[in-house]
Amino acid sequence: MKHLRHLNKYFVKYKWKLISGLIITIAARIFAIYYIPLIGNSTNVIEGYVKGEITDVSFVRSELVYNILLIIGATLISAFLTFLMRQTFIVVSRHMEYDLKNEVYRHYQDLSLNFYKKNRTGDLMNRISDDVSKVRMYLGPAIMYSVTTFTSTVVVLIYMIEAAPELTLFTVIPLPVLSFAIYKLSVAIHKRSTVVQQYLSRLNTFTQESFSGIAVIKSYGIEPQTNRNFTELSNTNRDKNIDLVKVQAFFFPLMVLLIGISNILVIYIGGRKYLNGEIENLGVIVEFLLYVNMLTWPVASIGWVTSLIQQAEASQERINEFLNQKPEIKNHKSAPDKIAGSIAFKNVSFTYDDTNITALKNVSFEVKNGETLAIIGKTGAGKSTVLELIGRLYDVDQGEISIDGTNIRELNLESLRNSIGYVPQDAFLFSDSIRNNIKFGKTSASDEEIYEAARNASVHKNITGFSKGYDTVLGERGITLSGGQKQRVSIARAIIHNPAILLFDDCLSAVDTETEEEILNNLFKISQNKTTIIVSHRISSAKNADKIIILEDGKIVQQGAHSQLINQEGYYKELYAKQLNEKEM
Ligand SMILES: Nc1ncnc2c1ncn2[C@@H]1O[C@H](COP(=O)(O)OP(=O)(O)OP(=O)(O)O)[C@@H](O)[C@H]1O
Repeated sequence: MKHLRHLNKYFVKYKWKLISGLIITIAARIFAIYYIPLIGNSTNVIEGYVKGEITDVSFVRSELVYNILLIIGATLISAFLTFLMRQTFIVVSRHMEYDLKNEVYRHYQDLSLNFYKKNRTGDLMNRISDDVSKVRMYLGPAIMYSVTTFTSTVVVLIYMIEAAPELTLFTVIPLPVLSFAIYKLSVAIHKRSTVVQQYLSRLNTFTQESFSGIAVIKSYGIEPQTNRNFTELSNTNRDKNIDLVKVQAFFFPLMVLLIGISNILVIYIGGRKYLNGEIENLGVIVEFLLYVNMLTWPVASIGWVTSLIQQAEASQERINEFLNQKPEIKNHKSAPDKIAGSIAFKNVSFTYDDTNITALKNVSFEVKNGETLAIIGKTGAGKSTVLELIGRLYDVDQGEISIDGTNIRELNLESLRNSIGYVPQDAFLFSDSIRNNIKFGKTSASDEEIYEAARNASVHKNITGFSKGYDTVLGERGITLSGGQKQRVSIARAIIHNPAILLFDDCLSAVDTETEEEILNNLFKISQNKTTIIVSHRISSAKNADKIIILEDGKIVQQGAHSQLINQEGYYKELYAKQLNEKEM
């Protein structure tokens, strides 16, 4: 139970609701059991009349009517209280589930990129959905049934012992066996349903991927192969489900069998005692039959609840594993900073944890406020890494990055990130309207600001060309837009909040050279007093920069202005010649 201790704070938070649930449950169980002695009493009255001990038929009638009215009253009250009990426990568990989900989600948001690299998205999703649902079964049903079981058992046993102590002993003997058997069965069911769950999630991943990659599947004509793979996966899935159903099928027969044994014991032992005169009235046997049946479900639920708690413990352990991870990127300063934007790298080296690839080796450069720097280099040279390090998506291993002369680790993290407009290489757009995707960069932006940003990113005309304009909703990953349009919407998103630093990671690669020229001209205008870093594979994006650096295998191999670099032997000159040729062709 040590992992479930994490949830105690929620029990404290909702303590009054839980305490009222407890009182309601106890009352509900007392009223639920109340009818049994009344049935016993009614049987005794009839028995007395049959035996001739009671001769007044109107007394029998009035006694029965009185009992029936009490039974109806008690049952109605018990039903109402049971309704309130569920309303309290289950509703509280839903609140706790909501709180826990929010806690996990907020924690996920605080964790650094490295965490997301090390863990699969499916795993993150499972912990926040499946695992939290399993924990809710402990917070709600498990606690509710434990209280019900405890109350019912105590009340029923008190009644039973009062009526016939010895008979009580014999009739409750099979109940612990029932509880243990149900526990074993629940564990077996859980094991198999975990396997079913795993296969189901494989099937879901496969189906989802084949829909997302349908264009590749169709163009390679591999539909028959995909169909075969799907059939194979679904066959295994079906077999695992059948395995599960086989075990589940034992559940009710087992309960019926053990209730049957208890009933036989009541009739056999109770009957003998009645015949021997040890039990005075037939009503006791009738009461016992009802008591035993009433005890069966609570006793069976002990086994079920135990297995629920075990599952919740395992799930909470998985959730805690993530909750205990500390964000690697820490904010060391609470007061906000005003950032002008001069950036300096001093002997910066950086190795990615997961791949152990040293992406940057002893890199030093400076870009002053208002200047533009272009970074050129072959693929994998470390260009994107430079941009990621400026925004502290990762912290450097060696050396120092400073902005306005202060090490970026000493700057307020929020101020640092707010002062950057970053356009990543793989522009990601949310499944929302274009307007909201751009507004993401500045939630308070007016329509005019949105249009202005889109104009500067040369995408306004495209957007107004859509029938729903800025309200066009983008599909998953913005599939309704072309690659170049996506890039430009994400440029608009980056520039809308007028940041001091603009970082563009190869974000003009999917636009034609004319549009590239247009965007660069606009950017030149809006970035007069901003620091801009443009990562590119094209000379056209770099040539107007104040400074250009060439990265090769994580090291700066050349730097200077366009006019200098085209006259120096090296990658830049070669690329320039090649791209000039392409243009002429
Ligand atoms: N998140 C990551 N985890 C592990 N290794 C990474 C990660 N990102 C990049 N790398 C590795 O670091 C090296 C530099 O990558 P980077 O993305 O900075 O190169 P790049 O110059 O931007 O390349 P491209 O022009 O193809 O975008 C590469 O060898 C890459 O495999």
